[in-house]
Amino acid sequence: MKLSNLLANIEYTVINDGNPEITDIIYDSRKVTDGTAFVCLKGYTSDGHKYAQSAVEKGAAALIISDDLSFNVPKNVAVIKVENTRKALAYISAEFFGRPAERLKTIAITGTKGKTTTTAMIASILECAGIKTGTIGTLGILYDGKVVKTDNTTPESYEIQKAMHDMLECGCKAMVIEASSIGLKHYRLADITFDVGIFTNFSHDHIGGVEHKDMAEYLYCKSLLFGQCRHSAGNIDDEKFTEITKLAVEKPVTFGFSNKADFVASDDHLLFENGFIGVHFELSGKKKLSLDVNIPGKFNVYNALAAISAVSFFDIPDKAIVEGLHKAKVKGRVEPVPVPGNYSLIIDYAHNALSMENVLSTLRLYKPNRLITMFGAGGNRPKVRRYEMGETSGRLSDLSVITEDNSRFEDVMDIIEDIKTGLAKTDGKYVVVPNRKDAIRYCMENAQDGDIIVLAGKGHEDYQEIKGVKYHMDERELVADIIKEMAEEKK
Ligand SMILES: CC(=O)N[C@H]1[C@@H](OP(=O)(O)OP(=O)(O)OC[C@H]2O[C@@H](n3ccc(=O)[nH]c3=O)[C@H](O)[C@@H]2O)O[C@H](CO)[C@@H](O)[C@@H]1O[C@H](C)C(=O)N[C@@H](C)C(=O)N[C@H](CCC(=O)O)C(=O)O
Ligand SMILES: Nc1ncnc2c1ncn2[C@@H]1O[C@H](COP(=O)(O)OP(=O)(O)OP(=O)(O)O)[C@@H](O)[C@H]1O
Repeated sequence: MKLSNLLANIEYTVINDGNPEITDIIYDSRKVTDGTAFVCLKGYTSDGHKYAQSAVEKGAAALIISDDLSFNVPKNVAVIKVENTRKALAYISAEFFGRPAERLKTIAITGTKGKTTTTAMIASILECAGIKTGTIGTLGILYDGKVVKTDNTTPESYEIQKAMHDMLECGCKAMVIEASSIGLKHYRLADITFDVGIFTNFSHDHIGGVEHKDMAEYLYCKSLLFGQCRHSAGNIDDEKFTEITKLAVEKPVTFGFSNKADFVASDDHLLFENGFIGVHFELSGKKKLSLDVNIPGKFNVYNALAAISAVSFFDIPDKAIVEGLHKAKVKGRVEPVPVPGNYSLIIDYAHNALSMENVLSTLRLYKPNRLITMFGAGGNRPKVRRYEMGETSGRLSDLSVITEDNSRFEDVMDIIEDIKTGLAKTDGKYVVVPNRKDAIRYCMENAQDGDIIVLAGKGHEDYQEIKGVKYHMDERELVADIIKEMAEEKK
């Protein structure tokens, strides 16, 4: 694409004239190839302007800058000066990829908690309505069965625009994205008008260091989303609702337990039946439905309300809402895995004491026959983490099954001994089964009716790291293999 076309929607000054054909847009000099446009971003640890000369040497056809350069740029390299290069990156990336957001239904979610879960719920509902959907967030870029890993919850604008372009190529009709406050602050979502913006909730987080200077800035950055959405919806029970949605271009749709909300939840209760662990509630207001949500924890009523509000702007049948929430799951986070017995098996990413405490105490509320936690701990990481995990599982589980995790360069049995040291502070029962597949099998063979078994630590990961090598290991596949093996042995 010609440089002039990329610049269609931004204000700029020409420093070096020229209108080269641009093969790609790059913001890391190490990735520059012939004919690319190099955008100099001023970062936290470095400044892209310092690498502009190296980019030219590698064949960049154009430089996008905000500061003057300290070397003589060859005449055949176009130089364009803008006020803010991060913002310019968003605008030129949108042009480069053919403005993909305009050809998708787009939903962005902001809030301190619930972004990932609500994203998954919306995608599940849209998929049940036959709308192929891609998502972007903490779990990476997910579409068409693919997972593209990203460095950020809200990736850089170039990655977002490319992802939407690739989603369209695969037949996606909708895209749901987690809009982090930092992403909004750094223009990663600039030049996108979303169909819907969603606000989940607001609490203390992301203050200090390279994040926000204070709560006011954190709140302001979240509020920016609503100035770039056609429609919006928010949690009316949250005291910051009005302030955060103040830039909304039309009156936001509201959700919550309050009778004032457009979508009202009531009669919520935990649901643990035939292996289904979730939450039930009645929906009233703009829609009347009786709903079972497949993700444990009462706060998921709010996430489900957020998802229902988001899809209310499209023509989605109630059946898809009911079905979508009934089968919604977030990969690796309290993710249920189907098993033949009358017990529940859950895969969760919890790999430190705090996340283990959160997931186990949420599951204890379901009053299982026994709560069984299988876990290990990472090698070459602080030992205190192992003691704490041992202690937490010992305190909250009826049985701990201690096994291996990413042992890296340490001996598995040494790590297990450290976990046992922490566990010994409690009177929790435990067994040691060093091989992870054997440990899963132990849990499944010994499961009793009404048990909840948590396979903690790996979550969405599909590998195990031992002595510098990442071996393929997906717990979903291991469970499926064990089910087959157990069925064969029964014959
Ligand atoms: C603090 C922060 O936000 N940093 C983000 C920022 O990196 P940076 O500006 O610090 O990069 P830098 O290292 O200073 O480099 C500046 C520029 O020089 C370039 N460079 C550098 C070296 C070189 O040899 N050549 C070269 O061209 C770099 O490619 C870059 O363009 O821009 C990068 C590209 O967009 C981001 O990946 C990176 O996020 C880092 C990984 C990060 O941890 N960010 C956190 C704070 C964050 O964004 N979090 C939010 C919220 C998460 C949540 O909700 O929990 C998120 O959305 O992820
Ligand atoms: N609506 C909610 N209200 C309060 N807590 C919630 C809510 N939704 C999820 N949580 C809690 O926050 C944790 C993270 O949820 P989720 O990943 O959906 O949020 P997130 O906004 O994407 O968070 P992060 O940015 O930390 O990844 C959950 O495990 C749960 O403990």
